[in-house]
Order: sequence, then structure tokens, then C-alpha cells
Amino acid sequence: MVESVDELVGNLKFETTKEIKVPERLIDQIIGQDHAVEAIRKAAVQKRHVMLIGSPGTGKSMLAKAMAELLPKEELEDILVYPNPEDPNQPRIRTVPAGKGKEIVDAYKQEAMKKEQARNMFLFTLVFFIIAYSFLQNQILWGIIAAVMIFMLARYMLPREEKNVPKLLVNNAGRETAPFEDATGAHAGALFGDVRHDPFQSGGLETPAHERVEAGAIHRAHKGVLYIDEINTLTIESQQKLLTALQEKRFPITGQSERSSGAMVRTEPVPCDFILVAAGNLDALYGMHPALRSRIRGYGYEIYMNDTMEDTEENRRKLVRFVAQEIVRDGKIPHFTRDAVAEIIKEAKKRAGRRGHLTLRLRELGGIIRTAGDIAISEGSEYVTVDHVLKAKKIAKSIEEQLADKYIERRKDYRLFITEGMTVGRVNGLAVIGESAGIVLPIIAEITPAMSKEEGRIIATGRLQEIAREAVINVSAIVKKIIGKDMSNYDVHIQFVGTYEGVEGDSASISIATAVISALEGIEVDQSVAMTGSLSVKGDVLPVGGVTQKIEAAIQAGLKKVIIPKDNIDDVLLDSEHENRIEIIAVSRIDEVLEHSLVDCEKKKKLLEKLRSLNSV
Ligand SMILES: Nc1ncnc2c1ncn2[C@@H]1O[C@H](COP(=O)(O)OP(=O)(O)OP(=O)(O)O)[C@@H](O)[C@H]1O
Repeated sequence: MVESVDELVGNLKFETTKEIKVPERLIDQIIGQDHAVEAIRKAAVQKRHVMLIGSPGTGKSMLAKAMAELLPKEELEDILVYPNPEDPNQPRIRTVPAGKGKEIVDAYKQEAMKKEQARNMFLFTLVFFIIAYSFLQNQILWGIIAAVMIFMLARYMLPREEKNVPKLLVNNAGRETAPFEDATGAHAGALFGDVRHDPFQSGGLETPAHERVEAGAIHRAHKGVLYIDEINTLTIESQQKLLTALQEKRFPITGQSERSSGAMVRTEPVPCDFILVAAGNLDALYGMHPALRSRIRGYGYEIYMNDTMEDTEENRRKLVRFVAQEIVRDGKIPHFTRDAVAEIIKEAKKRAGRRGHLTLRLRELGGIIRTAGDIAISEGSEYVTVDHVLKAKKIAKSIEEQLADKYIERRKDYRLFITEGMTVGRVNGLAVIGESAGIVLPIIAEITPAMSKEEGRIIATGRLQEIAREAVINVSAIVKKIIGKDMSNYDVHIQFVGTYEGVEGDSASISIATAVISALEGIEVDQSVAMTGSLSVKGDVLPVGGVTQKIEAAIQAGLKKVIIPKDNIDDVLLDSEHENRIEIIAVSRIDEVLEHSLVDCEKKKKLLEKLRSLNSV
């Protein structure tokens, strides 16, 4: 069913996205993750830690940033590090309200400058008198030597006043919101702070320890949010330290490199009262330090992000707003026309890969919006139009999609797939590589007399993975039932042609069944047909994923018909350029698959009669 532009944009009245109001606060901009937004709001009030698990680009870091906006900025503090005359290797730490830190450092600097000036004044006067006196005594040479020595001694031996000036370790002056620190992939020094190496260490040229102290992300996130994506990639030691920092809300800074002079320095504990927002996919959860995970569970919220949202009028309107949001955020690209927005929403439907849903992998969708904007700019257009979006979709292809294109090109060169004529035991199956690219996957079946005395075997090749292997076994059960032949007399060879990446999933089941039946019965298969579908052991065709991408691959390969499961028919969302370029046949039983793919002949007629009589039993 082709939907109108009005329907696609949720019947929202607007000419261009210029008219769409974009909420100011980040938390109000988040789309389709209502449960996460609610938890973040609560966590911000109660100062709880949060774990966000889900697919990339669904808004995890956006939620963490939004949380920082919700935290009270009145509580923000500056952190200063002072020299410690009693123990120079343990600099002192003090906190003051935000903005005060710089004032204190400036006051110390001025004081130090005044003292230095007074000292210099005294030195110059002294030098002057020594030279004057030596001149009067006719000992000018000795006078100059003495003056230089006194000057040098005073300059380099007396402690410099500026060494007492504290260092502003964390400066929160003039902040609009509480800090948001993204420590994804940070090494220990960046995360927990560091003390720089001092090559001089002594003799008057050394830099005082407190000046060499550098804050870590945990300290800069004090009274704000510390965001760590893929938290499992932190070493166990770092996760342990993070746990300590979480519990104590203060963590001393020490030199991270053992061989550096910084390792001798260890500050007093530095405040780090942050809220941790840990993120990642399910692997991140399993690779996490159990104590850290249980801390978050015990004192916070664990949230699973949505990948899709229901395709309702309200949610379509939210996507319209999303387009406007991305334009405002980018700040460079032109606004979209109504038709162009509709095309984006169509893409959101397609990318959901699920009937009646819209994708929430919004970063990818944002990528198309920006590319379309760039194309419009390069063409000097005032607005982004449907044409720009269509072009952007072609350019903004994922690596998998680009790989699939190359794959198809190469296969065409070598005639790995045939798109016309009739062949026994050969079927054009369809598969998805990565998450978004369809390919034609030829499957060949060959039957040979059993080599083993006991029973025939099923030999499947083409780097099949677990589920695909099981599918082959299930299919052979159906074939036995349909054909009624004693399969123990045969070896069945099934080859997945040219699969370099390995095959996973059971969506090739109907293709395997058709290839094997064709080979066993000697009935030719129409090579202009492609197919995808799972199969129950009773012969029902079951739904599969990625139908739209698979159909697009079939079109690109030049095939005429495609057989898909009936349950998947609403998942088909072809671009206007692909619409009506292939005949789509939706089926629910294996006999329908055979009817549409096998070449008409007496044997086929008998086979179908037998199958249908089996069905009706
Ligand atoms: N739910 C959402 N609502 C609005 N915009 C979103 C949403 N999800 C993603 N975006 C857009 O995509 C961009 C990237 O999202 P974000 O960085 O939050 O994803 P993520 O889940 O943290 O991904 P990753 O784990 O790969 O870092 C955002 O800056 C925003 O423009």
C-alpha cells in the first residue's frame, strides 16, 4: 500500500521544517525512549547511577547529556590543588563554590607578583650599592662579580613566590549546566587523573608537585555526569578503581606511570561526586566487573533501549520533529520540504525491519539527513527536496551495503548467479549481510548414491553457522516426508555458492528445500525466481528478517519474481525507484513455493497433488 505524503508526516500541517518548533532542553528532544527518559529524570533527582544497554545510535549518550542538564548547577564546585610544605609529595586539595577558584588563583598570583617585585627591587638596590661602593673603592671588577653572584644566588636559590600559587584543577566558572564528561575509551590517566613527570626534580629548576597534577574525567565530572560507553573495555583494575571512586566520592590523584617521578606524588583525596551513566550493548553487561554492575543495580537504574517504536501518527510527528532537530543541531544544512521529510519517515519504516514500526537507530537516520543537506548545499538549493534524500540514501550506504554492491558486481562478472533459464537442483536464495544489505545467495543441491552402507548423509558446504546447519537438518525431514523416497540410499550435497562471510539464520530453508526436491525429482527450477523464507517441519513457510533488503538485492541482480513468506508482506517497503520492478509472491506453504519456482511438467503436477493431499490430511 503506497502511503500519501500527508499520512507519512502524521498529517502534520507544515510546508518546510522551518515551521517546526524544536524543544530547547535535550531531555525533551529524545524520541521513542520514554521509559529511559522517565528513569533519567528520577535518577537526576535522586542522584542514582544508570546503565543504558542497547543498539548504537539510539540516544544513550544523548540521555546522559540530558541528565547533566537536569542536575542543579548551584551545587557545582571548583577544585584547587595547593602545595603542601609539610609533605611536598602530597599536595593539598580544597573545594570552593564554582567561579571562586579562579578568583583565588588570581589573588595568589597578584600577591606572588607583588612579593617578587619587592624582592627584585631590593636586589637591584643592593646590586646598585655594591657596584657604587666598589667604584668608589676602585674595585669595580670585584664589585661586578660580587653583584652578579648575589643576583644569581637570589634568583635561583631563594624559593620563587609563584610556586605557592595553587592550581585550579577543575574550573566550573560560568557553566550553563552541570558537567558532562564522556570517558569512553579513556586510559587510566585520563580517567583517574595523573601527575606529570618532572625531568629536573630538584636544584631549583623543578616544577612543584601540585603544578604537575592533572584532573581525571571522574574529577571533572564532580557534581555532574560521567558517561562511559562500552564500559567492559575498561581493564578490571580500572573498573575496580571506578567502583572505589563511586563509593567514596573522592579519589586521590597519583602519577600513572610507575617509572615517572609523578608516581611519587599522591594528592589528598580529590572530590569526584559524579553520577555514572554506563552504556553499551549486551556484551558490555557480561564483560563488566560484577561488583560494579551490582553497585549500579543496587543504587540505580538499568534500562534497555528501544530499537523501534510503534508506527503511529503521533510517533510519525515525532520523527518530523527529529528532522527539524537534526537540522537545528547541525546548524549548516537547509530546511527540508514536506515531501523530503516524508521520504525520511519512509526510510524510518523500512529500517525498522518490523511491521508497524519505525526505527529508533536515529543516528543512522541523522546521517541521511545531513548527507541530503550537504547535497542540497552543493546544488545551491534553498531547501532539501525528495531528490536530495534519494541521492543521500545512495551515498550514505553502510560498509555492508557497499560490500553487497561489490559482491553483486563480482558475481555478475563471474556469472555466479543465473537470472534466466531452467536448471535442476539450483535455486536463487536471498540473504542479508551485516544488518542492512541484501544479497542473492545461490544454493545448489546434488544427489549421489549413499557412500556409507548404513545411511545416506546430508553434506552442506559454504561456511554454515549453527542455525543454518540446523535449518538444513530440519529441511531434510520435510523433504523425506514430501518425496517419500528412502533417503537412506542417497547422500545429499548442499552447496551455498560463493559465501565468504559464512551463512547464519534459517531464512534459506525454503531455498534449500526447493533445491533438494528439484534434484531428487529431476524437476527444473525457474532461474528468474528468487526466494526467502523459513520452514516449519510441517511445511509452513515462516517469516524472516530483512525482506525489503533481500527484494532490493533480487531487483538489482535482475531477477523477475521473488517468493516471500505471507507474514512478511507488510514488511516490504520499497523505494519509489524499486517499486513495481519485480513480481512479489507471498506464500504460506511449501507447495506454493514449488508451484511458483518449479518448471511446469507432469512430475511437478504429481508432486503438488501428492503434497496437497498430505496437507489436507
Ligand atoms: N532517541 C533519540 N531521540 C532523538 N535523537 C536521537 C535519538 N537517538 C539518537 N539520536 C540522534 O543520534 C545522535 C547519536 O545518538 P547517541 O550518541 O546518543 O547514540 P548512542 O546510543 O550513544 O550510540 P553509541 O552507543 O554508538 O555511542 C544524537 O546526537 C541524536 O542526534
